[in-house]
Amino acid sequence: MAPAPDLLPLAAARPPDGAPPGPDAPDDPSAPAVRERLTAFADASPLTVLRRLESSAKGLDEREAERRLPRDGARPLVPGAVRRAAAHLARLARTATDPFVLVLAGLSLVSAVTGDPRGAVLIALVAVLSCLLRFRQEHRSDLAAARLRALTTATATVLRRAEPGAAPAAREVPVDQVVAGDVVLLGPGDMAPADLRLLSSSDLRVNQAAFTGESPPAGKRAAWTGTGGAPAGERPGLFERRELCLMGTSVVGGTGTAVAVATGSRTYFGATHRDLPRRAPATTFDRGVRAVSWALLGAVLAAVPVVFALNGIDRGSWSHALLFAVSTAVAITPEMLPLVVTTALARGAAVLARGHVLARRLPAVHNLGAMDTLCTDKTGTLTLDRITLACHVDPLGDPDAGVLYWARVNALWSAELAPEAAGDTIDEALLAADGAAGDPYEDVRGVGAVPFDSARRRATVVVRPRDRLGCEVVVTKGAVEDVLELCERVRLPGGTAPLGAGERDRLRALADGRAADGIRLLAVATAERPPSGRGPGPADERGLTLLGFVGFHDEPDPSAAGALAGLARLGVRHVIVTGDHPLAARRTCRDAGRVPGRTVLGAELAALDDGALRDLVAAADPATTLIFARVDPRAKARIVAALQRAGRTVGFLGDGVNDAPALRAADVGISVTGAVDLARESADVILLRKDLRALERAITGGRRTFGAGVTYIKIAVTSNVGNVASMLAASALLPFMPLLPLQVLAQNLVFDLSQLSLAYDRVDRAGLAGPRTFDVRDLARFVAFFGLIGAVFDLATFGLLWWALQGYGDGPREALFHTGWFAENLLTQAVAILLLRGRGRRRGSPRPARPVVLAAVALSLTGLLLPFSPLGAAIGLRPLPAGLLPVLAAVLAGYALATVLMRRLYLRLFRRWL
Ligand SMILES: Nc1ncnc2c1ncn2[C@@H]1O[C@H](COP(=O)(O)OP(=O)(O)OP(=O)(O)O)[C@@H](O)[C@H]1O
Repeated sequence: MAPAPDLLPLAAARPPDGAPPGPDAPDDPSAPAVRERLTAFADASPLTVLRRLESSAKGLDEREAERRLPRDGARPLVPGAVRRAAAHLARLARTATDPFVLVLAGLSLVSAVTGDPRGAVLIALVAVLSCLLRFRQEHRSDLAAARLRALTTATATVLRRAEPGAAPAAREVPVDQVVAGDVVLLGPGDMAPADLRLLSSSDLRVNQAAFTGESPPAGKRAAWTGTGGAPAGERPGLFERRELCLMGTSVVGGTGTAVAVATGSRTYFGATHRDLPRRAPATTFDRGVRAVSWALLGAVLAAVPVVFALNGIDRGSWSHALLFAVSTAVAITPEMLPLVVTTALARGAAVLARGHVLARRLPAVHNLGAMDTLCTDKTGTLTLDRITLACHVDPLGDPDAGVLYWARVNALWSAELAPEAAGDTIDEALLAADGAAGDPYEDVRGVGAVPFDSARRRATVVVRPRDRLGCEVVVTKGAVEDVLELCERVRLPGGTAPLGAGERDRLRALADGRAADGIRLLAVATAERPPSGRGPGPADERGLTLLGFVGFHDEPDPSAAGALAGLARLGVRHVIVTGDHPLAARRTCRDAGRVPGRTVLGAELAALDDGALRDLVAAADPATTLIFARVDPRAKARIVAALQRAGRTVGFLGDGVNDAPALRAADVGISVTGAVDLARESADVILLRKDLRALERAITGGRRTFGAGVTYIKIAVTSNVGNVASMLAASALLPFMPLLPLQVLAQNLVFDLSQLSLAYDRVDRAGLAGPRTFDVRDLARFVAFFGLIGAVFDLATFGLLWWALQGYGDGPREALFHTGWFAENLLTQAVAILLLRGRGRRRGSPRPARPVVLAAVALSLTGLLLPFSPLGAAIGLRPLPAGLLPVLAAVLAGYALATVLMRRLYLRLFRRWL
């Protein structure tokens, strides 16, 4: 018999139309071409696909994989050099188009047009310097973040042979080492490392939401239907193809084996995304900064025409008036804001890394600081995840070896038939337990398995007993409530009996009692069926007979209580979100030293609409732990969204495949190094150890970073607004400008540079005590209070300078006035940095860090010494006569005293500081 056309050896002929492309096919990266190629792979039989790719079901040998790597490996979606250049350009464009930089550019232009080339060059230099500093800082932080990310790169399990004839072995390789032709093993939590054509599967369900937006998982299977199951002319879309798992999708449940047909830029993801980074949602801090930036730009727009008109009318020189108006605008804008924020974030991430916490996205550091609610699972977070068998009992609660035997049959054959799902701690505990009769490996032979997954909360295998011909046994074990639903009969000492409502209630009560004692009980049930030679389907899981229960211990984690108490001290509320029994969750909660609060079941949750769920979480008692039990993965994400709608900043700590949607939905998704790929890739922050205490330190680090940013903004805005108010007043009162535009600019620049030091400051203990928020109203209040003092003392300076300079001629008097105010401004700003940054030592504020003290000293020295330098002369400053120094000293002392007094008043009135 002639071989079927799709089994023809590769060399025999050119592929017929529509056949999948071979390994040397031209590499058209356009989306239609990629779609065409993938459709061809889906249409072909698995064997054809393997042959076209010159591979086999046993996978590639190592040498061949290595040979293919330069050609077929997951090349980055865009070549490295191009990508780097594009990233640099994008970063440069971002820094150069910052509104604050644009204001500087505008000022430079106005200076040039109004015949002040020196001013134009200097201002342009300031703009360029601000851009370059920020560019450099962002570049360094991006590099650091990339290095951290590299520590947690995703891996894939592939079948490889040491040499051509050798037996295949499963090997974990970094995703970018997967080549076309590699046979990939898929299990729950894995991400598709390439575009894959399935070769075999067992109840495989894949999340394609990243592409289709549909959250229910799509079923996938290897079975070849030749046309994809669709009538001719109606070809199904790529995501409807059951034979394909595309890169970027992830396995939610079941297992599979697949061959990689395209990697990197040749994948569908590569063709459609072309290196577009996902825009992260704005953090609380970002939103606050944005609000402040808009408010300041609004102030600029309002102040500029007033200053322009006042100066123009008063002094008749409109070009000078324009220059002065624009420099007033510069005086308001905190142009170093983006730089300070990035510096503080980079420093925050470095501090976190020292505490074994990796921030995969820099802004997540801010969100850690703002987080006020932490959701955790139970197993492995509040418990040690060292599960041991505690009991095996019949439906009456008496010890029974038969139950353990069937539970072990289920565990062993789940692992044997679906090796990708192996490693389940419950199954491992069963297999390690003593005291079971019989050997499930010898007595029965596995036919098929649907391994455990969190959504179904059960695992089922079909086995054929070796000593009984003509019969297969379906064995299900899982959560008691779920398995009871599937049972029709119960095995009692006298034989089996129908499972009535009363008996069901009694069995549930038995499970509740054990759960309340901290034992996790699983029900075990079986059914016999005539041999079919196929794996279990949903129909096989009905009409089961309950054999009894197996119970497990999971020791509470002794460190959890201390860590949770620490989180409570930090003002972070705790929520447990678990797939386990509600009473077990309450017991674990108590073991961890927390008071269990309202406990909501998954079924109850499903009946609530989004508004009702938000009200429920909003009404929860903050002193207790809110518990959600028996929830499935999607419900976890709903809970996070409800908490966010209730105004909370939510952290979610999870490591399982079932945690991925919630990790993505949370403000800070937190995972651990040992977590499944999908969980790690979904998280913003990775704990190198699953230890809540590390999280406590990370939160404190986040708050420090947040605090540094807020401190900078408060001090900068206060000082700038105060200055502008006094400049407005001065331009109305004085016969000349209170400062030359260049001087305003120089002063602003020096002040801003000195404030970079705030990124390195120690933070007030009060600033660490609670979650950080960015309250714009609070900022406005602060600015009004302390900006006012600044303005009052500026006006006092004007008066005193005016009076002290009476004896000088018009020209020198003006220059000395400028110099006096310039010096006074920098001196008061140095004092402001030191006094406004914390509450003062007696109220628990730490001493300023050395960089802050040095910055304040440098600022003061610049104010006093710059007028003596050529640079000072270049911007119109003159050496100050010694007689003016006592005047300046008196104003400075008055300012410091007033600030201290106002600070006390402010604290008494508002009970909060920065
Ligand atoms: N290997 C397994 N076989 C059968 N049923 C299982 C298995 N593992 C867990 N279950 C059942 O499914 C339920 C949910 O498990 P899941 O792993 O989703 O959450 P969990 O481990 O109980 O809790 P957490 O979400 O806190 O980690 C368990 O409470 C148990 O009843």
